[in-house]
Amino acid sequence: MARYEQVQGTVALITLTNPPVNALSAAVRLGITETVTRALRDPEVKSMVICGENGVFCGGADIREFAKPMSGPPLVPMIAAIEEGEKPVVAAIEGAAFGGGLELALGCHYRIAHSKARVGLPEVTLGLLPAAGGTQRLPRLIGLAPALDLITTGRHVTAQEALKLGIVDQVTDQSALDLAIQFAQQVVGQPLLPRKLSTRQTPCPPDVDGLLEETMAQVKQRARGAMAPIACVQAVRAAATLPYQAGMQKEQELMATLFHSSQARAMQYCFFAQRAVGRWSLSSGAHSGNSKPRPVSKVAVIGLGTMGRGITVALVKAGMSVLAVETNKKQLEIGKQMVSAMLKHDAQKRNATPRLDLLHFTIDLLELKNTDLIIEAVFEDMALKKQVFKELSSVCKADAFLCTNTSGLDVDELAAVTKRPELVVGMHFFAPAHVMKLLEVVHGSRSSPEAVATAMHLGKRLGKVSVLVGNCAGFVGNRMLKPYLEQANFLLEEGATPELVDGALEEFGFPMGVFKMSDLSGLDVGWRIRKEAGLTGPNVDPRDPPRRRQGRRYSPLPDLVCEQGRLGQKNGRGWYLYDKPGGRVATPDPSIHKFLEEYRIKHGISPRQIDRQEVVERCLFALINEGFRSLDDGIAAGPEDIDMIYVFGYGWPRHRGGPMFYAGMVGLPRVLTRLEHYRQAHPEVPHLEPSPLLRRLVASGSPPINKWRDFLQRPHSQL
Ligand SMILES: C[C@H](O)[C@H](C)C(=O)SCCNC(=O)CCNC(=O)[C@H](O)C(C)(C)COP(=O)([O-])OP(=O)([O-])OC[C@H]1O[C@@H](n2cnc3c(N)ncnc32)[C@H](O)[C@@H]1OP(=O)([O-])[O-]
Repeated sequence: MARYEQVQGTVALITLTNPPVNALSAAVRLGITETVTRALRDPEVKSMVICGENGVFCGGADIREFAKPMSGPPLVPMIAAIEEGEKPVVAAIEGAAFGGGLELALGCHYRIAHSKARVGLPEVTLGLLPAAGGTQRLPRLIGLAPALDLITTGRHVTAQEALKLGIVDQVTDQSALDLAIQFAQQVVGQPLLPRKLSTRQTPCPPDVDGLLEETMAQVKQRARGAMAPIACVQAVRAAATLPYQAGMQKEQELMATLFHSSQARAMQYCFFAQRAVGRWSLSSGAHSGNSKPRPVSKVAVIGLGTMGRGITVALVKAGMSVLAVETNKKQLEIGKQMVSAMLKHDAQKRNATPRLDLLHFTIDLLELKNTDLIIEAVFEDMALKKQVFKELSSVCKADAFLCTNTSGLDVDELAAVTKRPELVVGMHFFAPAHVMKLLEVVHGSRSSPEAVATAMHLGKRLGKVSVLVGNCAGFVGNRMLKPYLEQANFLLEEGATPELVDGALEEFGFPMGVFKMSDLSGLDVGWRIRKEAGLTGPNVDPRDPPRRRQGRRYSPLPDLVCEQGRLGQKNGRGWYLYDKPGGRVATPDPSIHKFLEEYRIKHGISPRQIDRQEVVERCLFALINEGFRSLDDGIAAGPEDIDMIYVFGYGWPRHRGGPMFYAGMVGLPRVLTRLEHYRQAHPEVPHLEPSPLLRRLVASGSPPINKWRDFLQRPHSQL
């Protein structure tokens, strides 16, 4: 849909009308085609302006149409008609111009943007490439290198940067539309050919091949198996090496290799899943549509350890006033210096001023009396957290929300020591908390809809992807991670090496394999949790043999490694060797291999050949199976919630969609069969027993993922 008006006598104003983001659906493309034709034919019309309704220029092609057969006028000739026309066309960009939306603007002869507008070609984040001329026109407009950057990263660009790059001609704080209409009148009669980007040569550096090879190498490393970024480089290469039409041909050919790919489907699923998890609901019938968050202006963070510092920085970056609390002056001073340094470093990177004025430090809990919301981030010990919650419950104002950053302790147990259990929720951040996008908001059995709404909304204000989960040990993310970690240790026992396991998982697309990840987060963290759980150390049941705990198989390998003083990166020795304490480069450690051989001999285990497929199946199918259990017992609301938790919190490759989407891609019958196979081979490992939900779905013909909620024991939100 496109509205046609004639303004200022001679300017045809074409307005895209397809709320909320004026996506280029078939109807909008038809509307544009008809209105442009009309304007070109109307002798009274001397120039045109294209804009979008509701302060948004255009969010690009309509992603919802990708799964349907193509209908309506195609984009490429529609945009070519605008560029080739003999009347100047000005794009008035307000809000967003992304993907096909920016490509439409690049087909126009001039671009005027509002100072708050953002532009970009994010197709690569959908597993695609800009296929309406973006890979050919953008390089011709701004040069090869900046075009490669924008197209292979898909990053959003502010109006100011777009002006500097030359994407837009003018930026205004006033109405971009009004300025565009004036401009359209002024440029009538000026030579149009030089404004037709398809006619230009691409400005290139002397060593074009060098730049393209270097970019391809960087992109391949970053891609971790994703196809689209590589196709983007190949398409932009054509803009430097081929005439326009041949380049467009190349663009279409490459797009054809991506459009129907499973990777594109996975990444588009993530696009909509990321938006779906924001629409939460509770079994009480409360949901994001009928539960209003309470305004929060003053926040406090209790504990300035690694997590507390990251959370404080995230809050200040979001412009919130923060009271940072520590137990003693020494700890407070250390926290103060580190938080201030983190804020200054971050501000420097963004060329901004650090908002240290928003930050206050204290050791006096009484200063919390006017705080709206408190986030507790003290050491992961239930007794200590209970003591803190008891104190907070007495010093804070009656309606203050008490939130805990625990990564898996019982939120209800904490709420029970307060006088306001309905105002207690979990806000589980991921390290580093000012960087990682995921926030697990944990709904306790007595948390009020208002507390949930406020925590979810605060997450959005911090730029997080907030996912609402139920209360159980490890919530969703860490609960599913447990069988994944256990399988990895079992594979070492049976003959694998840390490098083999990590290699298979990195080939799958994870930025880091499980053993490198453990070394990064510190082996002593898991060791302390296993000690508290009585799996190792003084509280072990003396009747339990070394490789059995609580009636099931257990691998003491990680404990034995810690007992050797191997704590990971922090002391330079873990499952790998590092050049120095805190070093980042992991090198295979022959003494770990020797230790594993001795361990197998000691326990009478004959090592066997293990291939990468078995690693992927055992680690990921065990994790997925626990995902199905989390769905069935009401801790995760839907597959999208699990997938967004893993994509934004655990490095699950976006081009694989997330654990549950991946299970659907592999085929639920195969996941079930393989789990049954491994269960048979390892009867002493209960978490390999296929989840009842998985069996129900397979028995019902493996319905598509958007139908899985219908098979949950309590379909309508079970939180
Ligand atoms: C040929 C061409 O080369 C190729 C092939 C392409 O062009 S491929 C397409 C490339 N374009 C993109 O990648 C941009 C995608 N969109 C965004 O980045 C953002 O939406 C936004 C523009 C920055 C606005 O953010 P927002 O925070 O204000 O709102 P929202 O919550 O995100 O979105 C509001 C609602 O609009 C829906 N929506 C947004 N963009 C859409 C799109 N392009 N198609 C269909 N629906 C879209 C979204 O699902 C949500 O729906 P619901 O959840 O309410 O039901």
